[in-house]
Amino acid sequence: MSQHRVARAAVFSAGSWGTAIAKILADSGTDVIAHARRDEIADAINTQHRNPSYFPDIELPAALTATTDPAAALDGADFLVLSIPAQTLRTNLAAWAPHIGDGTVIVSLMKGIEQSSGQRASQIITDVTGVSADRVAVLSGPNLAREIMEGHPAAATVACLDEDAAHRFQKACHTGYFRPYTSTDVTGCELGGAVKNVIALAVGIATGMGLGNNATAMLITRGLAETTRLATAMGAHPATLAGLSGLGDLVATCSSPLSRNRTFGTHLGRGLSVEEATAATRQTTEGVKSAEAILALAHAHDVEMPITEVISALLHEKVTLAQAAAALMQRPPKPER
Ligand SMILES: NC(=O)C1=CN([C@@H]2O[C@H](COP(=O)(O)OP(=O)(O)OC[C@H]3O[C@@H](n4cnc5c(N)ncnc54)[C@H](O)[C@@H]3O)[C@@H](O)[C@H]2O)C=CC1
Ligand SMILES: O=C(CO)COP(=O)(O)O
Repeated sequence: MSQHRVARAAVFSAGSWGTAIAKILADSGTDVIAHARRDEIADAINTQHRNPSYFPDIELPAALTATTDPAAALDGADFLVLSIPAQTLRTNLAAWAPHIGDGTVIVSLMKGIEQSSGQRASQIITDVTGVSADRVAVLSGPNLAREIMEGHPAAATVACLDEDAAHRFQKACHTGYFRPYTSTDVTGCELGGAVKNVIALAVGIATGMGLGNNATAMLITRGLAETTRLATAMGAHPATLAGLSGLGDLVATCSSPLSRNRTFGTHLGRGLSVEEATAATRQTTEGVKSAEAILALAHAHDVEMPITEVISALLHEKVTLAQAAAALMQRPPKPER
């Protein structure tokens, strides 16, 4: 890519985070096109500068356009930004892959682990497309989409094995309200994002049960400990888990009623069944789909993840709320690490 040409990005798809990153990229001066699945969403973005399904109240930049044609979206793209449910990535990407250019950097925004393989999104991307790992980046951090759409400040980490590619995407999405940092720790960045969703389910459950702020702080802190144990066992740098994509995202997600994972947990904590909580949830809730796969990674790497274990059991309705709380509190006493 020439240093002087405006970068071009294709964002797949126009859900909550996809729409928000498309706005960020457009506001940063990047030439951006969103791929929507539905004609009416693409039409509304092109003609009314709105996404009626996700942010009907917020005007989008006039420079942001949309299409339902993947080939048109990917034509000449420097960046393919992927923001769809992690469990659907493999199938969708296989269909889009023939349109991806040789030099396109693929950026994952997804915070989930594939149930069937235990793979992170970046691994699925290299698997499906055959691109080298240094052409795959991850953007992750405390980035509740609605806050960003409203123009509130936020920061995130862009991780890529190729630092130059990370810098190019950093430049493409840096605005007055969005501050990206770079990293080369793709594994740490992705695991921080995926596991925090499971911890947010736990915090939501505790909130729904009315267990208080001490319980919330305990779950966040011990949740970070088990996330760090898993991530470092899988090759991540511990500092990544203390950064924006680790602690930062954990705190934002566990604190905010905007989080779908925390909200799902709150429903469970108030006594809804998993089926009822699922019916009450319209948007992607990655922790529900990823908890078991994360636990399988923990077992494979011989790492203890008691919170993830209890949440996975609760999601399979193998334990009651009271049994789940007791299982965490009555574990054998141990040193803090
Ligand atoms: N919403 C947020 O604040 C943030 C979300 N994320 C992550 O971004 C990813 C996407 O989440 P959201 O945009 O929030 O979800 P969403 O539910 O708002 O949007 C999902 C998007 O994927 C599309 N989609 C749904 N099912 C599909 C399928 N089977 N095939 C193809 N496309 C499909 C939808 O049409 C929509 O465009 C998730 O991994 C999430 O963890 C990351 C940071 C912030
Ligand atoms: O990842 C997020 C914020 O960084 C969004 O969290 P939820 O998917 O729980 O809404």
